[in-house]
Amino acid sequence: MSKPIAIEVYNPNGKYRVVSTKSMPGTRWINLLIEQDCRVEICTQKKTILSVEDIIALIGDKCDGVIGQLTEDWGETLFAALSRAGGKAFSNMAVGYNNVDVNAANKHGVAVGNTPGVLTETTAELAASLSLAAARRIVESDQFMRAGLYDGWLPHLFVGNLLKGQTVGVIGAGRIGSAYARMMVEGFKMNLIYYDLYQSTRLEKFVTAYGEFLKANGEQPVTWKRAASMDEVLREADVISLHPILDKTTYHLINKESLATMKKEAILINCSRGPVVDEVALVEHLKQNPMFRVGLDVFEDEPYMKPGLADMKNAVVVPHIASASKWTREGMATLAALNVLGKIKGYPVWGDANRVEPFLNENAPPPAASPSIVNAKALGLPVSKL
Ligand SMILES: NC(=O)C1=CN([C@@H]2O[C@H](COP(=O)(O)OP(=O)(O)OC[C@H]3O[C@@H](n4cnc5c(N)ncnc54)[C@H](O)[C@@H]3O)[C@@H](O)[C@H]2O)C=CC1
Ligand SMILES: O=C(O)C(=O)CO
Repeated sequence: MSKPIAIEVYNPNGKYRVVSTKSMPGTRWINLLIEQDCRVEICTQKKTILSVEDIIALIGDKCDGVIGQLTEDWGETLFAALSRAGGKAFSNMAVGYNNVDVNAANKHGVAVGNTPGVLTETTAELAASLSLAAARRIVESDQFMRAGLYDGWLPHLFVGNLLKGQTVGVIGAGRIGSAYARMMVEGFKMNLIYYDLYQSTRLEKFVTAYGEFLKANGEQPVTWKRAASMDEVLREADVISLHPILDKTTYHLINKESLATMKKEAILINCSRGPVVDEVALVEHLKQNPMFRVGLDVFEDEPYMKPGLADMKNAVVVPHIASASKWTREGMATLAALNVLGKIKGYPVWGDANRVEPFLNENAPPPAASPSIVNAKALGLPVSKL
């Protein structure tokens, strides 16, 4: 028999059993579940990534809903186990849900939630931080100081790239990509080129208005361009940031050929998902082009890096922390809990997953709805009128 998994229980007599595979920041999410008669069980096992077997043990014989993590493999086996236990709701504590087989969830009638919006600015800020760190060689300089190597100012010491007046390229100008673009355009007066399957009218209007403001004040206006192809972005941009979802169309979007298209001194940022970049090809490109720099929050074989990456001075690497601000992580936990609660209580699905603010207001009860269910249509779930 497999060993029991360590858990912490809140409101043991609650009618609905909700399991969270990890402890999550804040207490609001726990309180919201308890107030609605849920028994909340939080896995406290000291193991970063739970296996499918671990999660099956957590689900047990009776489970109404699960809040899970992006590191877990939510496919046929887990949705079948949840459905057998009477469960009808699962939510990722993440906006990305490439770890979830939504077709399997549909087959078992399980609603799949995600947490859009609450992490948009926080993630974009990390992409901007990596852009600056790479452009101005901040990590290399920090290591140099700590190694006691600084013996005086020099004209050539850690010379990097000026962002002002250069072109920022965004691939995937959705919520996060657009927020990042605005930060780089407004903060550093960069021109924008973007590629997305859809037009980002709001972003275009923003850059136009800011350009007019600069011009009216006697400054060089910023410009925008929607590229007809990704290659156009790669050829023209000085800093390129990746923000698409991960699916079949974006797997290895950046590979040997696309890297060769980019400027020799370009900066590449990835805060989307690791497999969007062919990391082996990237390591080789970094070796061959010492002036090319990258900032990576995500990795192809997370938590591992491909051989050679850790040795590259022209790479800044951080451990998937783009959404790691206190406000955002507490908000993600709240949205994930409310997704599960909404389905358990038979509430409708919120009508606009881009406008989740009413669920995040700590001074008012949240709307009686699930904030974001990605398979609402497939399951025929009712949608709430805003
Ligand atoms: N590193 C981290 O901690 C975080 C990573 N993420 C990742 O960022 C992704 C994007 O999040 P949001 O901006 O909220 O999603 P979103 O859905 O608003 O934006 C994604 C954009 O990618 C575009 N897209 C899809 N396929 C494309 C293709 N083949 N080529 C170009 N563009 C394409 C879509 O049209 C959409 O505009 C998430 O799916 C997640 O994987 C999100 C939050 C934190
Ligand atoms: O939300 C996501 O998709 C993440 O990667 C974690 O912030």
